[in-house]
Amino acid sequence: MALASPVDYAGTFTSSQKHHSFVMPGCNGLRCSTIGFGNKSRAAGHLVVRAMSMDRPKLDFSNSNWKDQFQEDFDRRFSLPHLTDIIDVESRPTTFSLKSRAPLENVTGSSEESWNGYVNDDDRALLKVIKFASPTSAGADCIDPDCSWVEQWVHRAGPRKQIYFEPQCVKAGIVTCGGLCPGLNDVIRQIVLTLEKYGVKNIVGIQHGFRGFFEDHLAEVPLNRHVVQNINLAGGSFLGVSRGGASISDIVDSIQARRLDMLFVLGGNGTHAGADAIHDECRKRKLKVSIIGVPKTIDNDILLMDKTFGFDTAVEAAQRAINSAYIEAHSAFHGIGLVKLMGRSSGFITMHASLSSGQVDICLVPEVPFTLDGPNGVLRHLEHLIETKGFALMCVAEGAGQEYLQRSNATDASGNMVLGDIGAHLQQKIKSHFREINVHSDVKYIDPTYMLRAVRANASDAILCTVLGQNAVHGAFAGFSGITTGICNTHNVYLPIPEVIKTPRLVDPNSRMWHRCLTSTGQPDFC
Ligand SMILES: Nc1ncnc2c1ncn2[C@@H]1O[C@H](COP(=O)(O)OP(=O)(O)O)[C@@H](O)[C@H]1O
Ligand SMILES: O=P(O)(O)OC[C@H]1O[C@](O)(COP(=O)(O)O)[C@@H](O)[C@@H]1O
Ligand SMILES: [Mg+2]
Repeated sequence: MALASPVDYAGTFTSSQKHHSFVMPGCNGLRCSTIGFGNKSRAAGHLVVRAMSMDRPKLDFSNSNWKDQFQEDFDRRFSLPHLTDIIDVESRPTTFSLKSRAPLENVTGSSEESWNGYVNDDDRALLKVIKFASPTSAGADCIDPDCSWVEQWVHRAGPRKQIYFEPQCVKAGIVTCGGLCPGLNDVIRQIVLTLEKYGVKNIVGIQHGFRGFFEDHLAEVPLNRHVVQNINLAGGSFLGVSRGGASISDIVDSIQARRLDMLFVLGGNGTHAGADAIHDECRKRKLKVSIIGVPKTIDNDILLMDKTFGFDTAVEAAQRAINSAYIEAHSAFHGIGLVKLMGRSSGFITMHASLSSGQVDICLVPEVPFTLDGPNGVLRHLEHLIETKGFALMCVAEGAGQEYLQRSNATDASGNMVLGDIGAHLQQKIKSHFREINVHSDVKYIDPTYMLRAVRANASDAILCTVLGQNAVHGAFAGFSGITTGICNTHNVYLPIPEVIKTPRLVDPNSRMWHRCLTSTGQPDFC
């Protein structure tokens, strides 16, 4: 079977690499988002998947070599850009040592040689760890119709024995972009501490995201161990954040003028697109500058990673709002608690916060379509909950149900779509519905928005930030650029930026986690 053009495979067949939408006939023709490998369509009870990869070679699964072809392409895509790809640069023994009495510059002795504190350049971690027996297994993520096992190895993060910069001569910059996220200060702090451990003396913060590169009144902030010592005790960003204002060529001019050798860019998918463009421009100009991303987003919408820092904290912060809504709804006569949580295109916060709370009856996320009216709609189910339990609790992601709202086509300074307020819309719909059917209801709407992300990182996020901040510095000294660092299957890895921002990472409606959420809420299919 040669794949000269898109080819249909029977079965449920997903890959987290591609996001697309399809029309579900049972859902009033609503556009339904999902994660998949190409175009999907649902027909007569079975799912047909159309494999149409734009950035992958067309694989002929009848050819016994298809795995080699796949792996060759995978290795190419996941190889890490290195400074030596474009310029001649010599490495030197690292100055990073955890052995305080033996600076490695002078080390040739056998005991140091055998110390296993460094990561070998050839160390790899597995990106996928489940062998699915069938494309119909829950959450199956298969390459071929037989779900063959194909090893997908990515580069392990951590300090290398050889480094590509003279630490005493390095000037390193740190910038935080996009919206706030718990843990930004923890990452800034760890980057500074680790740079100092290598021997870097010149570390600066760029204020208010990419704007700090070209707005004259935003001066560089000198950073050192003393300046950052306590910044992790508060939320926000010590350096300030901003959206918009990215002219790549101006930024690279500014990097050159400031004589930066390393730039650590903390941000989400938009920021990473910017960081990758900066890396490309530096390569074009043959600059010896290492651009390293650290993924920041409470939405958890970066591909391939177990989670991004700040996400856990946001889920935890959401519990106060959900619990208050629960108390209000439970105490009122026919109370309906409604909580709207952040999540522009991904419903992870809403799904996890609902699961964590255990009290939520209805969880609505952008990835799973729902109808409001009709016998299978959300409103009918609310009636049922009021009849049977006497109250109900709903949790909705801000990006859910946008098709019910007037589109403004407005965008924020970064080009992100400005969303309609699904929470306010649901509140009105629920009120008028119960009025129409002559049943009393008492709707309490809570929108905790910025309270989720202005808090300081919780303990588990603080550890994640520590690991990511340190690995970002190790990646720069190892000579990589255009990479980001994350946690995959509990292992810490480096990934080329383009691979993690191809699309936003989405809740997979076929995943076990979404199924668990449905089990916990007991909600029906609202289509
Ligand atoms: N495709 C892109 N190319 C270059 N820069 C971008 C791109 N998208 C966003 N940016 C810049 O990245 C910064 C942060 O983007 P934004 O979408 O607001 O937040 P996040 O990084 O959290 O997704 C902004 O300064 C924005 O101008
Ligand atoms: O009001 P702001 O600052 O634009 O932020 C709102 C957005 O920030 C987020 O929490 C995270 O977005 P980013 O990852 O792009 O910062 C979204 O869920 C939300 O839509
Ligand atoms: Mg974003």
